[in-house]
Amino acid sequence: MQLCAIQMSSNTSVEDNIADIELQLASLEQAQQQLVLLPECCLFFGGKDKAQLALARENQATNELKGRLGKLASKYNVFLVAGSIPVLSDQQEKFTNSCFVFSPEGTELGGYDKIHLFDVAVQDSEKNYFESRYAKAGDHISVVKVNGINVGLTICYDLRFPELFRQLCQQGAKIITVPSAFTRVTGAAHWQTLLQARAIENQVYIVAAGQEGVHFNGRETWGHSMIISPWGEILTQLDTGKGIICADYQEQELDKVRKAMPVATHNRFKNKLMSYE
Ligand SMILES: O=C(O)CNC(=O)[C@H](CS)NC(=O)CCC(=O)C(=O)O
Repeated sequence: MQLCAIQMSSNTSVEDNIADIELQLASLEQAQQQLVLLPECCLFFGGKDKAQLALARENQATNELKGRLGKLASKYNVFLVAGSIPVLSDQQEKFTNSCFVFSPEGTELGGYDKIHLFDVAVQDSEKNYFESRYAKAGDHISVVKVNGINVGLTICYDLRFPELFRQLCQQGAKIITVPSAFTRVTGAAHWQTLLQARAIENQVYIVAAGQEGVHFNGRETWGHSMIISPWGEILTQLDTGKGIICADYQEQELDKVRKAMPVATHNRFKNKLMSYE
């Protein structure tokens, strides 16, 4: 199987964003089966204040956004990991920032609600990010079987919490997806290092798709989408601009790395905090 990540510069027009996704999907060669990751907030990004909540409300009855993502998966014959869209939560004042996985038949294989919300002060024009103001945090982890391979789902700020990645791997993940909208400032400082660390310490493929550019509300995102091997090698990357990158998933490579350096077996902090012997 091939792993692919689409880098986007999403705006507040769902139609524009879908057209951008289609442009990239149409460029794929169909020689192999592909898993394609879209960034966080792929269908709508950079709106003001309550715009995402409004979209989640609008979409609640029809579920149109999910329907259209499923159609993209079937039209282009790919496993689509659709970064994230806002989904109205039962608590009507908030939405979950949710990732969905679709099969090439367009059926939903699974999903994940972002657990760690970005309530953070950053030295940029935005200054204070306050995601939990309108978003509700998820409360369970998610591993989805994609083409027979276990894929662990995370979103953006989750990247900073190694315990999540560790648990996904303990549940069998061999690929972890990281759809993102990292800020330019924190991205430049930490993005690549965090991605490589998560790949190396867990010996998994990491597929990371970013938003990139300056968005409608002035937000600046870092891009630098990349696919990383279980050895920590960057197999392919796209620094700036829109585009698609792909690399082969090689299960033998993953097995080789895990066999030569069996850190999962050597780990003495597996299920409980062990005291030093
Ligand atoms: O709010 C939206 O419109 C969409 N969501 C995002 O852009 C989210 C929450 S504000 N961004 C991040 O998680 C950035 C993490 C990051 O940059 C880091 O960990 O350094």
